[in-house]
Amino acid sequence: MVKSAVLGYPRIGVGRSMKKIIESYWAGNASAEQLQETAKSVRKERWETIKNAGVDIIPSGEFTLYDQLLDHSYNFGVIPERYASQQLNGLDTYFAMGRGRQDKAKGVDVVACEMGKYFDSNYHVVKVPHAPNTEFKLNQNQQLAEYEEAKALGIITRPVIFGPITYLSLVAKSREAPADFEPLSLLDKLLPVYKELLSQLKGAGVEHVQIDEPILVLDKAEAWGSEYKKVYEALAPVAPKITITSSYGRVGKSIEYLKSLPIYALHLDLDREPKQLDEVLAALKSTDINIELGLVSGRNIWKTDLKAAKALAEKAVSELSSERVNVSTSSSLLHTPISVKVEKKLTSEQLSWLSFAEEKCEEVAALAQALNGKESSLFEQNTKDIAARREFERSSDSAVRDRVASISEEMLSRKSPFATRREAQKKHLNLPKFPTTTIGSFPQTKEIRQARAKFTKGEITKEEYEKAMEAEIQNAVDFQTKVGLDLFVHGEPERNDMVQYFGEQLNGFIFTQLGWVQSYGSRYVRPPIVVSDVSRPSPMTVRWSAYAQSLTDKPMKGMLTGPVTILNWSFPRADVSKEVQSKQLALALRDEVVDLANAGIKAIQVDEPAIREGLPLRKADWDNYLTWAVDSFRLSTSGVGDDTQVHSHFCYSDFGDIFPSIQRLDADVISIEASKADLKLLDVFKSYGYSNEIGPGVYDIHSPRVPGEQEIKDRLEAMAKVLPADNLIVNPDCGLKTRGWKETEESLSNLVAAARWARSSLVTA
Ligand SMILES: Nc1nc2c(c(=O)[nH]1)N[C@@H](CNc1ccc(C(=O)N[C@@H](CCC(=O)N[C@@H](CCC(=O)N[C@@H](CCC(=O)O)C(=O)O)C(=O)O)C(=O)O)cc1)CN2
Ligand code: MET
Ligand SMILES: [Zn+2]
Repeated sequence: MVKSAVLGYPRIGVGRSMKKIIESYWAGNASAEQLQETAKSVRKERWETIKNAGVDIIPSGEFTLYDQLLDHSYNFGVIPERYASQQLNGLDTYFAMGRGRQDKAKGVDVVACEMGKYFDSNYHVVKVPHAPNTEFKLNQNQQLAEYEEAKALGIITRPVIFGPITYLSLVAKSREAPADFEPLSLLDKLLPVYKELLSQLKGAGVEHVQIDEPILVLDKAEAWGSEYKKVYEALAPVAPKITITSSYGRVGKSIEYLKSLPIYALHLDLDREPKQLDEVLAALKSTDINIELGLVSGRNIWKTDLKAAKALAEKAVSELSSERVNVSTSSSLLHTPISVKVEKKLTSEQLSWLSFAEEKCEEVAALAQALNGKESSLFEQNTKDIAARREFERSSDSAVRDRVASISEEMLSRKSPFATRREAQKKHLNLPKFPTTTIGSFPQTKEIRQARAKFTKGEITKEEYEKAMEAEIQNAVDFQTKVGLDLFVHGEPERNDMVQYFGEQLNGFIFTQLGWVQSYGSRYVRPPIVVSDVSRPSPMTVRWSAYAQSLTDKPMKGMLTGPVTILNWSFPRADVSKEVQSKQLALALRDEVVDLANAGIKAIQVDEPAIREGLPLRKADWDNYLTWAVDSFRLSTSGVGDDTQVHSHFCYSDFGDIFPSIQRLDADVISIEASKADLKLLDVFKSYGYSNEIGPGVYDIHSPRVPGEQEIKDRLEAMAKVLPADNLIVNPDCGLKTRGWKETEESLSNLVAAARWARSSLVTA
């Protein structure tokens, strides 16, 4: 019998109940008991939804109040001294690690642990620092607790845990650790904790565990055969039967050692990498390792083509037998919204294309049933829906297709080289040395969000809404005048989100009302969905930028999200390559950039924070991606004259490996995340002789902490030692939308004072 499994489920809860209770706990408006009660009821709701969908193997232990990797560190007792010493209770210590804690009255001021992008997704994990002297102890067995909790509800689950090698590969290394320290060297110290945790599960009667090892899809894991052997030979004897998962990519050559591990089953991501099936089946055939086929995508929102998935699964069944094959999702469903059923504004045709977490559970169940000889009514309906979808996909916008086909080399380049442009821009913009600016957004206050909510519900008119946004822009301009910034922004009040906002205005997208997907902690986004060819029916941002410019003599920076980032933070269509979708977006943005320039906007920022995140996980796939990604940016920004200053922004700046591509973007000015990286990143820019202008963020905006003036001066001084002072721009790390006005004013006043000091005190060429 083929069984169905789900690897993990969204944590937000129906009606965003978890987000609401967590934020209300932080604000002091809900008690820890209320928080835990809601968490318990959301866990129940999740288990029951998955079970009612007909899924056989239901996950537990992957629920989290903030982040699953953070849970592991906390559960393993890895609590750095700066948090442990705060005398906080367990829950507050945990949240302090995730988001920092500042309580001036009590003299508490601890920054959060750093966050990092989880594989190539927009989800962030919290990376607790580890050092050679890090000790592990089993603080609490979350997997066991959740297993028992579900069992009490009559639901038997498969506990989920990160494997030790993936865990150590994802955590951070402490700043105090020696340069050559690798957290993976802690493996021998960590293993006893895993043994203890897994043997407790076995002792409690758990039959089967899911050990997530997504790190297996990276090139570097191919060298880790002996580590994997050591870990699983140690764990297998004390653990329930083990299924190892390998989400987000292909296992590649690692199959050579995976096939001899003492495990029950190996899971494959067949959504991303269906081609790996044959090779893996051949390797597993002569072993007693079973296979779990990740056929239902955990990364997109499209209805699974169940017939095609069944055909792939039948291949496995005929090679190995139905006793050795299970079907599942390609990854946890955490990257998808919870249910299509709550969407009221999509047409029935659009709804028939989509499958969110709940529907994906139904799909895995229907797939297993079909493989066991019972094609359900859902299976039949699916066949019809997929056929209708294929029919829809045959339609295209020939004007858009023709325009993409006629993209020329010339359209990918600015008219003159940087040095020439720079002179033209200097005259046009008239900025001082060490010019100060911000990354675009100002605080998205409750009032702004409420005004938008009222407008969406029809409680205020379009005119009233636009008036309210204009008042916000006026406020942002007054604020910047008062603080003394040089290059202004309009503050982005009119944007619900930097990607969704553009999706809503472009042809070719649809969007949800409640399709929330976790980005980090309690922060969620509603990624728009690309369904057909993309074009721009009319200007998207010009009226707001032009209005903002009309209020001041200071130059106003136009603000757009770049093609690669719009695509990466949307759900892309599956019938057309990402390259084509990105180029279509780039052409739409190119027109917007030209319109902004024609409206008198002299500096235009095209944000590409997701360009690094979209980098394929295997090096062999990098070149192709980098070529179209960089070309897309160039296409979107090259339609303007030399005197328009093109900015770009990257807040995920792990650029070491891809620097030449960053250079090839040829933006006049870039701002990068640098406040946490110890300025090491700047050495990379130096060593490549980067000559365009650059604003390494002088403070971290992810925490409410206010940076001191001296602290910013020190950073500027350090930066001017590495890069030519003439090329430096002074800005924060990222946009200020998640911050409050008070701390924003204090921080930016210190930033302006530090820049003024730099103008007179730091040598410029
Ligand atoms: N797409 C995307 N990815 C990104 C980023 C980003 O900005 N966008 N930044 C990086 C960090 N990630 C982030 C992700 C989300 C948020 C964020 O602030 N999200 C907001 C929601 C933003 C939003 O969609 N706002 C809408 C809806 C807001 C809302 O909840 N409205 C209330 C009503 C209003 C009220 O009473 O407050 C409701 O619907 O119930 C709006 O402003 O219109 C949140 O979780 O709270 C920040 C950073 C990386 N990835
Ligand atoms: C995640 S990058 C954010 C860039 C955007 N312009 C902002 O300031 O919010
Ligand atoms: Zn940013």
